[in-house]
Amino acid sequence: MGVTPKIAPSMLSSDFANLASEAHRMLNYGADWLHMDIMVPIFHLFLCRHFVSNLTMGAPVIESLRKHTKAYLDCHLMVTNPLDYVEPFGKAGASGFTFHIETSKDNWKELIENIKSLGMRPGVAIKPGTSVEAVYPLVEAETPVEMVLVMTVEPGFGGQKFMPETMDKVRILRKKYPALDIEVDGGLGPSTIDMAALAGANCIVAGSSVFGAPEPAQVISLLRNSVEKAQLTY
Ligand SMILES: O=C(CO)[C@@H](O)[C@H](O)COP(=O)(O)O
Repeated sequence: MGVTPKIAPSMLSSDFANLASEAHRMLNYGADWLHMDIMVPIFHLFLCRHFVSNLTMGAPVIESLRKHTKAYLDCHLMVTNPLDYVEPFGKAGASGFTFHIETSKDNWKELIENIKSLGMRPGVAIKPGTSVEAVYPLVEAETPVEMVLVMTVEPGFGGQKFMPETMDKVRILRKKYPALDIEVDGGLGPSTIDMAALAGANCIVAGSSVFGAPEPAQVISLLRNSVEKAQLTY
């Protein structure tokens, strides 16, 4: 197995008024990445709705945080027009740029090229209702995505219940792509991590279970141990 565990606390659950110190706190507790949820509720004509109904942070926040840390900023774009955000996020210092296939069926090649040209790592995310086949062309492209993010809740808010039925997608992806970074996001914590780890996820986003814990370092370490242990079985 070439993929290493990456534990990424979701900063959506942090105290936004103290973002830099929250980031340092998580890194000191053992986090590998910082997961940044970018949500902008812009109406999408083709989807006939907002992609999410929440509003979180934009490139200026990434730029500010970048001045305080060299950490990997794992940016998950829950927006209807990700192409508009590539340049601002690249310039702001984002490390990874993950867009949703649901919003990018027609321009994913251009997106991946642009993301890479700005020095970021491209990833693609899929909502619980989207079939896994939708991402195969992006993983197998000449210029491929380097991570698939399988959403384990409906995008929009932290603190939701993990959807175990999404694990089939993780299992299929891990079997098909042994060296691919597979991220899971939503409802991950001590009671759900084994399901995701055994299915083959190696990048774990966790918000409320980490920030809400009396000992966040213990939760981060438990998440990592679960992934490492599961990797011995496949
Ligand atoms: O992208 C999202 C929600 O859309 C996530 O990153 C959540 O922020 C994860 O939070 P928890 O479910 O772990 O509380």
